[in-house]
Amino acid sequence: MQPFHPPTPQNHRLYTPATPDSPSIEKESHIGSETNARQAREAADGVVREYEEKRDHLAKAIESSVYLLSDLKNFNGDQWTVRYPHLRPTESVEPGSPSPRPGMSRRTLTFADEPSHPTEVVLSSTPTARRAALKRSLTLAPSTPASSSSRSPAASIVAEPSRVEESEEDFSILRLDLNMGATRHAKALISHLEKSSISALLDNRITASLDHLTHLQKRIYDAHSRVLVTGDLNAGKSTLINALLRRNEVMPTDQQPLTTRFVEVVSARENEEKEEIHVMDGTEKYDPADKSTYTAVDISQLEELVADAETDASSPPLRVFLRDCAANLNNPSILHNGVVDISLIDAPGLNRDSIKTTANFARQEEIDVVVFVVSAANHFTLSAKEFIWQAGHEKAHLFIVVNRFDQIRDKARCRRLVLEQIKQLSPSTYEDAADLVHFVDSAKVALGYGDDEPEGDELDDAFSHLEHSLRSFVLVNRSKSKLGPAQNYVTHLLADVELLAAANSLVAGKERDAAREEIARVKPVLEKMKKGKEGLEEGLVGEEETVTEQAMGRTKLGMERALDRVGRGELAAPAPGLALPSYPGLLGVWDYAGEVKRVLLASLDFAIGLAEDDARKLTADGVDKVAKLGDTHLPADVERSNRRFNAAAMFTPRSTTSKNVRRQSGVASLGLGLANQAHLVEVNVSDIFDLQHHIFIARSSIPSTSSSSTSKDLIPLSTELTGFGAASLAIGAFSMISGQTVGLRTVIEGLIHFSDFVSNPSTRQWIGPVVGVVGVGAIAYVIYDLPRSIPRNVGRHIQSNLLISSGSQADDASVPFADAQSARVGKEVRKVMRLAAWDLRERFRAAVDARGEVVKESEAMERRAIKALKWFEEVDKRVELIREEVGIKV
Ligand SMILES: Nc1nc2c(ncn2[C@@H]2O[C@H](COP(=O)(O)OP(=O)(O)OP(=O)(O)O)[C@@H](O)[C@H]2O)c(=O)[nH]1
Repeated sequence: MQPFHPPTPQNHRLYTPATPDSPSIEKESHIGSETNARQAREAADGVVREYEEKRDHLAKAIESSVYLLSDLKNFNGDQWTVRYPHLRPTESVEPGSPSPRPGMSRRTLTFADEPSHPTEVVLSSTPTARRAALKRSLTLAPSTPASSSSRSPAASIVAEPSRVEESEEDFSILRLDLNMGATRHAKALISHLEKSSISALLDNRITASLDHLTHLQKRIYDAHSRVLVTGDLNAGKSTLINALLRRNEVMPTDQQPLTTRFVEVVSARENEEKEEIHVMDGTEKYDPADKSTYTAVDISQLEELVADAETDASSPPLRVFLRDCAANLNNPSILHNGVVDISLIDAPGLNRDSIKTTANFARQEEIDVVVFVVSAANHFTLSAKEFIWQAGHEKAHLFIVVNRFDQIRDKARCRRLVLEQIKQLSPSTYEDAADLVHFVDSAKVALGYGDDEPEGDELDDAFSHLEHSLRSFVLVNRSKSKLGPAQNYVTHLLADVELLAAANSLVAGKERDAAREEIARVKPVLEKMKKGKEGLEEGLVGEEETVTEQAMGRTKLGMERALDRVGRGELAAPAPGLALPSYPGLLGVWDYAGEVKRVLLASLDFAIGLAEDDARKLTADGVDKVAKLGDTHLPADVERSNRRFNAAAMFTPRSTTSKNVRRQSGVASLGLGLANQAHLVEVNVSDIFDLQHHIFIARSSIPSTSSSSTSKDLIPLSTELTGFGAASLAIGAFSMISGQTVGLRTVIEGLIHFSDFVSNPSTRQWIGPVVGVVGVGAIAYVIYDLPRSIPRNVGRHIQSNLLISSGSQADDASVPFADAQSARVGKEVRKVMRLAAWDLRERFRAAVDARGEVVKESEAMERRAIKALKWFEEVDKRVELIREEVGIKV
C-alpha cells in the first residue's frame, strides 16, 4: 500500500501561496469565473479523496497499534518482565573513544529498577526525524574501559540530578510519571520500585494508551464538523447560512441586528428527518437521545427564539434541525455530504458584549473552522479586528467572507483594501487568500434558491468557489484537528514502543549470553558428576566394607590371643600398672583368687581397649579415604564437610553424651568393664582347686569310646563346693601330682595295680600308712602349688566362660566373646563409616541437584531471552509496517 502524503501545492490549489498582486489573485477575485469554480470543485474532490485515504490508513495504523500494544501488554509479565529504560547523555566521553556517526550519539542507559547499573549505548535516531524522535534504536557502545571504571554511575544520578533532563530520548506516551508532578522526583521514586512493580506501572500506561487509541479511532471516524459563522452585526451571517443551505429565509434575517444567541444548524437526519428546534435551559448536559435534556419547539418559532430579547450570547445555543435541500452532484448539501457532516453555527453579531463569548466559542476543540463574515461596505470594525487578531492565534487560518459585494461599485479597490487589512490581521490567511477570502453576494444565492426558483443557472461561480473551498477547508482542518493529533499520537507511541523494544532487546541479549555462559560453566561439571556417581558409590561401599572387615578381623584375632593368655593365667595384655597380686598365704587364698580374677579380667578389658584403639585408627584412615573420595568427586566450589571425625567418640555408650562424660581413650577406656561384672568376678572353689579339671584330664587320658566330644563336654561348668568335692580333694591332689609328675595313664594303671595289690592280705598291713603319707604329701604339694595353680584355674575359668559367651550378662550368652567383640567393634566402625559416606553422598546429591537446578534455570532463561529477542525483533518490524501505514517517513 502506498503511504499517504499530505496534500502539496503541486497537486492541489488549496493553500497555494498567492499574493494580491499575483495574476491568480487578479483572476480569481472577480465574481463569475466558471473556470475558477470548476477548479475549486476538482480541488475539493481531491481533498476529500486524500482525506478519506489518510483517515483509512490512520485507522488501520491505530488498529495495528492496538494489536501491538495488546501483545506487548500480554507479553509483559506473562513471558517477560518489560524493563523501563532511561537514557541520559553520557557525561564524559573519554578521549580516544570512537566518535559516533551523524544521527548517532553515545548515551548512558539505565533501567528504572536498577539505576546504578548503567550501560553505555549508542542511540541512533533518524536525522530528519530527530526532533520528533520518530525512530530510535540502541546498540551497545564499543567499550572504553576507562569510562566504565572511573566513574560512579549512581553518584552521577544522585549528585547531579539537574543534569538528568527531559530530552528527546525520553518516553512521551508510555512515560511513567506516577502523577507525582515534577518528573525528576517521580524518576527518583520509580528507581526505588521493584522490577515487577515498574512492569505493572508500565502495564497501566499501556492500558491507558489502548483506551486512548480506541478513543482516537472513534474520533477520526466521527464525521461531525462544526463551522462557526461570526462577524459584525448585520454583516449577513444568517443570509450566508441560508445561502449555504440553499434555503431562503430559514435563518431569520433583518435589516437591523437580529440574532441574539448562538444557533447551531444541524442536518435533520440526526433527528429522524424531523425539522424542529431543541431548546436547552443550560441546567443539564444536552443529549439528543434524551428528551428530558431539551424542549422540542416547532421550526416556525425560530425567528421568535433567535430574536428573543431575553437571551444573549451566553444563553445555551439553539439546535435547529433542517432537512437537506436542493443538493446536486455539483453542489452537495453542506450539512451532509457523505464525508463530513457539517453543522453551521450562526453567532450573534460582534459587539463589546459578545466578542469575548464568541472568541471562547471559537476556541472550542470541536469548532473546525471559523468563518468570518464582513460587510464589503464596512470592512473591518474594531470588534472585527480584535476578534480576528485573537482567533488568528488560535486557528492559524480563517475563512473570510466579504459579503454584500454586489453593492460595491469599485470592486477592485474594495478587494484590495480588504485584503490589505487581512494581511495585517491574519498573515497566514492572507497567504492563502485565493481560497480563504471570498467576495460574494449571499443574498442573491439565498434568495435565488428559494422554494419557487429553479436551481443551477443562477448559482454564482464565486459562491460555488466559496462552497468548495469551505468544504475543503473543513476537511483540511479536520485533518489537522482530528487526524493530525491521532497521527502524532501514533508516531510517538511507536517511538516509545521502539525504544522499549530496543532497550529490552539489549537486556534479553545480555541475559541470553549470561545464561549461555552459566550453562557452559555448570553443565560439564554436572555431567562429570553424574558419570562419577557410580564410582563414588562403589568407592564408599568398598571403603566401608574394607575398614569394617579389617577392624572385625583384627579385633577377633586380638581377643582370641588375649583369651589364650588369660587361659594360661597370664595377663591378656601387658597393661601399665596392672600385675597379678602376690600370694598372701594359705589363709588369704580365697581373696587371692578373687584378686587374680579381677586383674585378669581388667587385663582383658585393657586388651579390648587396645582393640578399640586399633579400630579407631582404622576408622580414621577410612574416614580420610572417604574425604579423599569427596575431593575427587565433588567440584572444587562445593563446601567440604566440616564434620570432624572424633575417634574418642567411638565406643562411647550412647547414653553418655560428650557434654556429660569426658571422652577417654586407650587404657582408660576399658571396653566392657569385665572386671566390674559380678558374675565374672565371683570366686568359686574350683578357682582354687579344680577337681573337675583334674578329672577331665584324667578322663581324657583314658581312651574314650566317644570320639565326638564337644567343647561343651570338655569344658567343665563351674561347680559349687559339694561334699563329694571335698572328699575327692586328696585324690584330686594325688592325681594332679601324678598327672604332672608321672602321667595320668601311669597313675591310673598304678591305681589298678594298687587295688590288686591291696586285695593281697600281706600288703594290707603296710598299705594304710603308705597311702596316708602319700596323701599328706599330695595335699602339701597342692597347697604348695596354690600361688601358681590359682591364676591358671581362674584364667582357665574366665577363658572357658568367655569362649561360650560375650562376657556381658545383657548379651546373648551363646555368642563367643571374641566374635561378640569383633561384631561390636565392626558395628561401631560401620556406623562411623556410614555416617561419613552419608555425609558425602548428601553433599554430592545436593551439589548435583544445585547444578541441575542452575542448568535448568539457565536453560529456561536462555529460552526466555531468545524468545524475547525474537519478539522484540518482530516488534521492530511491526512498528515499521505501522509507520508505513500511517505515512510516517523516517
Ligand atoms: N445585497 C445584499 N444584501 C445582503 C447580503 N447579505 C445580507 N444582506 C442583507 O443584509 C441584511 C442583514 O442580513 P443578516 O443575514 O440578517 O445579517 P446578520 O449578520 O445575520 O445580522 P445579525 O446576526 O442580526 O447581526 C439582510 O436584510 C440581508 O438581506 C448580500 O450579500 N447582498
